[in-house]
Amino acid sequence: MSAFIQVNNLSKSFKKLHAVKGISFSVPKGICFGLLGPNGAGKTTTIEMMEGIVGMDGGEILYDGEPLSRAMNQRIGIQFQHTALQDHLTGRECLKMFASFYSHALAVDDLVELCQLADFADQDHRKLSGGQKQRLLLAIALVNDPQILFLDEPTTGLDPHARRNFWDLINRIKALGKTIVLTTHYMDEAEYLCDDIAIMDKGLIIARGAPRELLAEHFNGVLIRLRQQPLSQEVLEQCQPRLDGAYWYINTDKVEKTLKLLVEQQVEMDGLHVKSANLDDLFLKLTGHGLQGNTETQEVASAG
Ligand SMILES: Nc1ncnc2c1ncn2[C@@H]1O[C@H](COP(=O)(O)OP(=O)(O)OP(=O)(O)O)[C@@H](O)[C@H]1O
Repeated sequence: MSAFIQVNNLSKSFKKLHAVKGISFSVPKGICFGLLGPNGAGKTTTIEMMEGIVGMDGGEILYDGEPLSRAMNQRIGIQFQHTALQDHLTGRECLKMFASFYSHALAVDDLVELCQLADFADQDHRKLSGGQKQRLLLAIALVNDPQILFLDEPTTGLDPHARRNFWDLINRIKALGKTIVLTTHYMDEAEYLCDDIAIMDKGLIIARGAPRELLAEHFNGVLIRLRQQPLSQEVLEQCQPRLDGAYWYINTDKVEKTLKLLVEQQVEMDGLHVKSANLDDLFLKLTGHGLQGNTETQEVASAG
């Protein structure tokens, strides 16, 4: 697939802080592309440079082969992490106000239908729940019927039900043929929504590709999780476990053999958990620290 958005060698510093360190990636038309990473990885700075809101120090961003033009700007929709709406307006009035900024805007009723706002569109927006507010902000981002939709951590702080609901909406919007670029630090969100991801850490892209392909590339079989405990030399050598906080993780494609060894070596099985690897595990493997926190992590060198 040819690149619709092409980012080449993009970099940005804030005084001495090198927030984005010369990253490159491309986004084909019509996919959902995710920038995944922990707090401070450089996701928002990257997406804001793509939106033309923050100036870049170096590199280039091309849309259909051209730098961001005024015309292309009109074809972009943005849902920011935080958007201040005018007090006292209802959701419907907010949509009308934003629609008035564009020469071409979708009908408010269509937006209400698309983003499932009917139950609360006539309420003061300040009275909306977190999930309802995010849906309203999504509708606002879609007001100009954009070709590209940028979503910056759209489900942060939402409860699981509201997140699920929002994901369904994103899939609905993707089905309309729009290209979506989203940032998230939820790996399940990226796995569920994104066709292609770039995992960022400390201003760099540390992995690129389709979530499933990335996982297949980095993990064989399953992950066995054990409570932290002293492990025998034999287990350390044969299983090469990785310690993350309170747990050991063993990646293996020979589950039975590994479990047999653990039993033989009298490993404490309380809290044992066998699961498929996910993007959180991949991030941990690549960086030695988790996506959600700064848990102390050590790579266990194979003794020998
Ligand atoms: N305007 C700014 N001035 C100074 N430093 C900034 C500014 N914007 C971002 N930073 C810093 O740049 C780094 C990257 O921030 P950025 O917001 O891009 O990360 P992020 O991956 O989006 O994190 P989060 O998930 O917390 O939004 C952080 O260390 C942040 O403190």
